[in-house]
Amino acid sequence: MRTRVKICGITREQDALAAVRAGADALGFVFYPPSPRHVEVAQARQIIRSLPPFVTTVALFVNADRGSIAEVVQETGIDLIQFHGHECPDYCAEHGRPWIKAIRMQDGLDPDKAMADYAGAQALLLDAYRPGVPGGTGETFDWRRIPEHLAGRIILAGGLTPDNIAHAVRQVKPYAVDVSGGVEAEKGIKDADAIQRFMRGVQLGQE
Ligand SMILES: O=C(O)c1ccccc1N[C@@H]1O[C@H](COP(=O)(O)O)[C@@H](O)[C@H]1O
Repeated sequence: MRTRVKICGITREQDALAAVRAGADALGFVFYPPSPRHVEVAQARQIIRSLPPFVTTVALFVNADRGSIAEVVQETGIDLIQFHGHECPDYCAEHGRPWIKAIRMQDGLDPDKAMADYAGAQALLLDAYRPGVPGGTGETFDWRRIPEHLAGRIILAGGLTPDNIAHAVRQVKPYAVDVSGGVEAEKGIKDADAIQRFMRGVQLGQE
């Protein structure tokens, strides 16, 4: 099966369209005010309206309250929610949208247990762990910690770049990969050339 690609941290229409032209399957919008990639609801709605069909849109939250999530769901028509904080499974399931759960690969974390705990998730997104930083660290983790039998329900994230993505796809064989900082010209601004090189790397890793 082809490895799906999500480009996260979209803040501008031209970056969204560059990602779609390059073949991205999904676009991520960060609704987390401390992040340099944070987007306002109106901005995300405008970008989402400009998209062609068959592109999955993903709203990323970190321990957001119900009202904030409901506003994004109603105002943007987002397809999927990515929970990137300490949200429990019941909370993730409350918002009327399919969801994925980000798990930060702290030492000792057991991916099998996380998968069982978040059985209602469409997939688990595995990201690097840095204390005090919820995500978008640009750091990788030891991919050998991902059990082979989970690969088909894993979205691999954390420090992926055009230079390491082929190796990552070859080694992990994840359902999908997720990149933010690795395809940026600066924080919150994507680099169309880097996106294209990233997409080529994904293909190369599958050959
Ligand atoms: O991008 C952010 O600023 C961010 C903030 C809070 C939680 C998650 C965030 N980003 C997500 O982190 C992973 C890995 O990002 P990177 O490729 O290492 O930069 C990815 O899912 C981002 O969307």
